[in-house]
Amino acid sequence: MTSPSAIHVRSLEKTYGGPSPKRALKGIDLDIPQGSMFGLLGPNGAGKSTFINILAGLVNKSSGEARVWGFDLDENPRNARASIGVVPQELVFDAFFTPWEMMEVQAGMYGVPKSERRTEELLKAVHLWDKRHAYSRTLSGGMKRRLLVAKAMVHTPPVLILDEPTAGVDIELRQLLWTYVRELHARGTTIVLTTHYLEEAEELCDTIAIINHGEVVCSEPTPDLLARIDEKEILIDLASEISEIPQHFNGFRARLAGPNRLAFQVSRKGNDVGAVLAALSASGLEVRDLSTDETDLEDIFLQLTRGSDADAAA
Ligand SMILES: Nc1ncnc2c1ncn2[C@@H]1O[C@H](COP(=O)(O)OP(=O)(O)OP(=O)(O)O)[C@@H](O)[C@H]1O
Repeated sequence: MTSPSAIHVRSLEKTYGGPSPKRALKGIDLDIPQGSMFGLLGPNGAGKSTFINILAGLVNKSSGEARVWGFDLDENPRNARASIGVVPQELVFDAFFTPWEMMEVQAGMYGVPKSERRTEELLKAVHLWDKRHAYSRTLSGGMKRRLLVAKAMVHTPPVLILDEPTAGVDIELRQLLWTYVRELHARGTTIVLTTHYLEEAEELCDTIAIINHGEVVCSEPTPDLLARIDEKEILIDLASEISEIPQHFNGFRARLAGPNRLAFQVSRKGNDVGAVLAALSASGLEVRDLSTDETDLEDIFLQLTRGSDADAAA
C-alpha cells in the first residue's frame, strides 16, 4: 500500500534496554508530507536521533508502525531503506578512503549499476570535485559534512534526512549546504532536518514538528505554528524621558523598557493595537519612533515545551 506521506508513523515506541531502561520515544504519531521541507525540533535528548535512526534501519523500534514512502519498515525493510538517505550527526569516515572511493562503495552497497552512478554530478554539486582523490582525513569538517550529503544521495532517495547538519559549522558553509539542499528540494526531494537552530527551521522549513521527552508536542505548517502565539510587543520611543508609566495607560500591559521607552504587550486579535495608539495620542506624549517585536519560534518552543519540562522535573 502506498501512503501520501513521505514518512508515516503511528504509536512509535523505543525503549533502550540496559540496567536503567530509557523510554526514548513514547508512542509517536507523525506524518511528513511528500515534497515538504520538514523541521524536527527538540532539545538535547528529546528523541530526534532515535526517530531518525529507526527510519534509517540503524535502531530497532520497540513497537508501533513506521512507513517510509509507503513501505512498511517490518514488511518491506529493503524498499523502506532504499527510499531514504540519511546524513548522520557524527562525521565518521574511513580516513584512507577518498571522496570518489566512498561514493562508489556506497553506490555499490545500494546496488546502483555503474551506468547509473552519479558520483561526478554529486561531488560537483557539493563543491568537492577537485578533492575527489584526497584522503578523507585531509578534508575540513565542512567538506566532510558536504561529502556526507552527497553520499546520502547516491541511490537518489526520495527522502533525505539531515541530522543536525549545521552543528559546529560556520556560516559560509551553512549557506553552501542550504543552497544545495534547497536545490534538491526544488527538484522534488522531501527534506527532513533536525536542528537546534530555531531560526534556521523557521527560515527553511514549511512544516515543523516539535519533539520533547519522546513525545511530539506539535506538528503543523510553520505559519500556523507562528500564528498560535498571537502576542507581540509594541515599543514606543519617546522624545523625552519619563520616570513612571503615565496613568493614561492604566489597564494596559505596559512597562518602562528604558528612560525613553514604553513597551506594550498586545494581542494581534481584537483592538489592542488601536487602543494603545489612542491612549498614546490622548497622553500628549511626543513619540519619536515606534517598532514591534514579533513572536519567533523560540518563544513558541519555550511555551509549548515548558509544561512537559515541568512534568519531567516533577
Ligand atoms: N543507545 C542508547 N542506549 C541507551 N539510551 C539511549 C541510547 N541512545 C539514546 N539514548 C537516550 O534516549 C534519549 C533520546 O536520545 P536521542 O539521541 O534520540 O535524542 P536527540 O533528540 O537526538 O538528542 P540530541 O539533540 O542530543 O542528539 C536520551 O535520553 C538518550 O540518552
